[in-house]
This record gives sequence, structure tokens and C-alpha cells, in this order.
Amino acid sequence: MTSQTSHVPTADQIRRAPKVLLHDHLDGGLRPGTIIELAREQGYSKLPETEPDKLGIWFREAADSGSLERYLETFAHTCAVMQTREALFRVAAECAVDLAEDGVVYAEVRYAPEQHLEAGLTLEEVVEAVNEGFREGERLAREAGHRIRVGALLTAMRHAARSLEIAELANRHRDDGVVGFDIAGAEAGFPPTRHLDAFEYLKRENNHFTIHAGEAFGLPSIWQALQWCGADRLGHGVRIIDDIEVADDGSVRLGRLASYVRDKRIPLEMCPTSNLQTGAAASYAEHPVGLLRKLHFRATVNTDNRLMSGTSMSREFELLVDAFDYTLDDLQWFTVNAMKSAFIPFDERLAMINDVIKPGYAELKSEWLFRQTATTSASSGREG
Ligand SMILES: O=c1[nH]cnc2c1ncn2[C@@H]1O[C@H](CO)[C@@H](O)[C@H]1O
Ligand SMILES: [Zn+2]
Repeated sequence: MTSQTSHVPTADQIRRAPKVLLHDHLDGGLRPGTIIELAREQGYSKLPETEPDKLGIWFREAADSGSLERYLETFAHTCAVMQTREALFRVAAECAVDLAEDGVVYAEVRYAPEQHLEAGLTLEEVVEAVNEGFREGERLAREAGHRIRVGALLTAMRHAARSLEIAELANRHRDDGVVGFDIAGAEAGFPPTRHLDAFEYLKRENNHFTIHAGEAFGLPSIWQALQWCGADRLGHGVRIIDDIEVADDGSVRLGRLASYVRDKRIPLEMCPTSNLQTGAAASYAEHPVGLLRKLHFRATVNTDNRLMSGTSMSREFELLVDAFDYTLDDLQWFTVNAMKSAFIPFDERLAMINDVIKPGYAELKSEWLFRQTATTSASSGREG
């Protein structure tokens, strides 16, 4: 057994590996059982299923439509039950606990405050309830022996007209658990430049933002997000491969935009399963993350919506290990990339990399040594 093959991670090692998640929607990650309980408490009667397993399957299948617009329709049910302080607190706490159990040590979780005002909460109250929920989830995770830190990203919906207001909200709460801003929703027909005032405001405030771009629409969306809006990161960004040519002899030519993305180390928040469901990629093996990792783009791996995709960080890593034969070194590379790209201060990112991520992977990588010793002594014992 060579050390190289020993480093092909097992499912158990992937789960125990420290992981960093930059792109996860709070309203796309509820436990099915929680949705059912909240719906019952709140008198919401439109759920398509009332048994947790069936509801989980319903979300996955409904999200498998091949279209981003149809995929997004499923969020009507999750948002419907996230309209009170108690519900937001519970969903946020469970999110932190679930991520921690899956081995995520740092997460930026996003949601759109404007979608949680139907029962009379103010934007401020929504942010406070979610922040309190994340703190509670971090505490519960610690009690269960896990360490996780969760930051919030406030999303504005790109079809709506509240982005400046949401950007101001994010800025007001920047020292209080909100680490940045995002825009999401249907991409085609809603270019990021519609929200230029919000992005310009955040830049003047020296604040951070990511933009969903290059998922359901191609290079022009990525170009606008970077060169007009000044995004720090790209949500998905998979269509950047439209600006990369791979010749038959394997040589690669990057266009101007792809070169810029790689040269400037623009982080790509890639979400493989979500991309298969919305039609942005055809299969795991053909997912652009494979090529982008080889070309040393600042690629990261993410869940997007754990409920709609029936996934977790560990599962996304497992699927990529199957598709691309990734080793623990590759998973560490994605994880360090993600931590470098987080919106928390540099010294804290560095400490997470040096004190949590690298030691965690080093520990996992050393395990094969001990397994081999045990096998050898057992077999020599039998022979003797
Ligand atoms: O992959 C995606 N692309 C674009 N928008 C999305 C995606 N996943 C979720 N949302 C949208 O973001 C809102 C806030 O969390 C969700 O309600 C959903 O409408
Ligand atoms: Zn997303």
C-alpha cells in the first residue's frame, strides 16, 4: 500500500475532516421534521407531504427540475414556516448543530431577511432572531463535542428592489454576526447591475459581498458581477468554463475574463449537486470543478441547499472523491481555499487554517500508518 492510495479518504474520514462552507442557504437547509412541526404550530396547510421522509424526498424531486426558476419555487414552503422569531431561532440553531455534526468548523450561512416579514417582524428582528439562533446552535454543538463558528450573509432578492436597504442592514450588523451580503434568485433577466447602488454603498463602507453569478446565465453575468459590481466572490461561477478552451492535445487557453478570475484569485463558491439539479452541469464527472481545480482557480465546494439537494458538505466531498479520485490533500486544498476566502478578519482565517484545518487533515493523513501496523502485527501473530 503506497501512501498515495492510503490518502484516498473513506466516508468516515470525510465526515471527520474539518470542513469550511461558504455557500449555504438557511431557508434551503431545514430538517423536514422541523418544517412539519412548524407548519402544524403555525397553521400552514399547504405542505405537499406531512411525513418527514416523504417531505424530504418531495423537496429533492421538486428541485430536480433542470431549471433554476422551478427549483426556486420550492422555497415558498420553507419561507412560509420561517416567519416568527421562534421559528427563525430554531431553524438557525438546528442549522449550526447539523453543520457541526457533519464536521463543518466554519460556515457562512445566507438568507433573505425580506422574505421573513409576512407575520409582522421587522428586518432588524429577523436578523436578531437568526443571530441568536446561530449562537445557540454553536453552544449546543460545543456541548456535543463539536466546534463550529457560523457567520450570516444577508441576501437581497434580485427580482425585488430592496437591495440597498438590505445592504445597509448588513452593514449595521457587521460587528454582530453578519459577515457580508449577497444577491440571489432568478438570474436570467435580473443582472447584478440592477443592484449597483447596494454594491457601491458596501464598497464605500469597506464591507464584503458575494454575488450569485454564472449559474443559470453565462459570462456576461460573471463579468458584470466582477467588473461593474466589484464582487469579492462568485456564487457558483460555473459558467466561467465558457471562457476556457481545452484543445485535443490537452493544452488550455484562458480568455480574458477567466484569466482575470484566476489571476485575481476570485473565489468560486461551487455547489455540484445543486448545479446538476438546475441544469448548470450535466454530471459530477463533467462538473467544471474538476477542470478548475486542475487549473488552480480559487475553487471551493459548497452545499447550496442541503434540503433541496438531500446533501451535506461530507456528501459533496464524497461525490467529488468518486468522480475525480480526490485524496485528502485535495479536500484540504478546497478547505484551505474556502477559509482563505471567508469574510472574517485575516488573522482569524489564518488561525483557523493553521490551528484547526491543517492539524485536522494531518491527523487523518496519519491514520493509514497505524492501520498498516495493526494489520502487519495481526498477520505475523497468526503465522507465529
Ligand atoms: O442556487 C441558487 N441560485 C439562486 N438563488 C438561490 C439559490 N438557492 C437559493 N436561492 C434563493 O435564495 C433565497 C435566500 O436564501 C432563497 O429563498 C432562494 O430563493
Ligand atoms: Zn445559492
